[in-house]
Amino acid sequence: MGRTGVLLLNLGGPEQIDDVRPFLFNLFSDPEIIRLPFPWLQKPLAWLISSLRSKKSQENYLAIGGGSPLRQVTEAQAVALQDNLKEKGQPVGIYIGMRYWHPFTEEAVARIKRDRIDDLVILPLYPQFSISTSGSSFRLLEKLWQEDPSLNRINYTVVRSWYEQPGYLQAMAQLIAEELDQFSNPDEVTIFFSAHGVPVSYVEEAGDPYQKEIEECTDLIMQTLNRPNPHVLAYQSRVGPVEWLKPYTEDAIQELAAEGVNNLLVVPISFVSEHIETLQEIDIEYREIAEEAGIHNFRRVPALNTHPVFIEALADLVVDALNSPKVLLSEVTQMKKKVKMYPQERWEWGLTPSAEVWNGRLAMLGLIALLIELISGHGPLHLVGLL
Ligand SMILES: C=CC1=C(C)c2cc3[nH]c(cc4nc(cc5[nH]c(cc1n2)c(C)c5CCC(=O)O)C(CCC(=O)O)=C4C)c(C)c3C=C
Ligand SMILES: [Fe+2]
Ligand SMILES: [Fe+2]
Repeated sequence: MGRTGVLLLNLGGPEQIDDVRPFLFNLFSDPEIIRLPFPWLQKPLAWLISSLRSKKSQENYLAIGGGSPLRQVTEAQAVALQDNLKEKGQPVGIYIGMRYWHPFTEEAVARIKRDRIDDLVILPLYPQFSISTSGSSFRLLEKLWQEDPSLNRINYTVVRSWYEQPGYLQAMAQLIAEELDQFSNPDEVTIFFSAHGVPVSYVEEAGDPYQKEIEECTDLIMQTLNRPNPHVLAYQSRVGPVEWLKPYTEDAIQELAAEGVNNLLVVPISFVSEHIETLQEIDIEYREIAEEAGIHNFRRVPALNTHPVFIEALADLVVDALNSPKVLLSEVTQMKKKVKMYPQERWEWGLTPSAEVWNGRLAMLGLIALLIELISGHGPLHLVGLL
């Protein structure tokens, strides 16, 4: 019998405060995160934005203890998943491949190769697919496979997204129910799903299925929960000057407060581990906004982390993937026809008026920001909220 492996894909996060700047540089160097018309502009702009954003970002990480818990949580998930699969009679080696920080995806693939893994399940720790998350990791893996033909001996399969998985929905519903029952009037609480946002252009121009998957996921969780509560969906963590998916979480909280809502349960929906955007953005920033707007009973559902029902769901996903027809990286990196900017090197220039505007805007932004901010120490990136 061959050796089986599971490659868990995740984003990664700075483990200490000095990691923040190089982490941000890695993140903004990714064309799936900032899509620029000219590849040569990517690294200078990544350097500029990471240098200028790092102070504010460091303050946020300091507010949660000086670093992201993402590596520790992901490692604990890996151990729990491995134990679960062993109990099911399916021993596997688990590998963690982070996109922007240690342990990097490249290191994980090198270990998979060294361990002579025969069958591999590639499982992103993002329930819903986005070009900017799972898509970015899949593209990196596709590149690694293209660069090293010896990897072709590995019989791999990819799990593209898994927001409909019943065990995952059960685990989410269970966590929400437990938190609802902490309120004195559980049925009157508004359930507020807060998903990580993406720029509108990802969905409307690049065909990112993320918004659709988030909406379906929210509905499925509400069906599984089977409670009478009203619910809303909003998008958090906007970065930069372009329009992101709406409503924005901060606006939606204020609107609900204006409508007289006083009991709010926030459910982070696009990520399965505690991270800066649950611990700092929701627990500190959004709580403050809510309280100032008059919402006095504000709670948040914890991230799934190593919740046993969730780990069981991941194990089921692995077993199902091993017993199903193989899904190749080339299948999950293909976006629908007429997608114009993905990947960067295959952009079709000026095909539509909006492409021209978008490309020109970003190029101008990068160059002008670079010049003005380098000379003056102040500039448009501050004004548009990048810094
Ligand atoms: C499904 C989840 C996520 C999506 C979609 C996503 C898109 C996205 N993110 C940025 C910019 C930043 N993301 C940052 C950190 C970060 N983002 C996610 C998840 C999603 N991002 C996670 C889990 C983390 C790491 C958190 C941690 O604990 O360290 C950051 C750095 C933090 C900060 O300075 O705010 C940035 C910047 C963009 C531009 C984007 C879509 C295009
Ligand atoms: Fe992000
Ligand atoms: Fe973010």
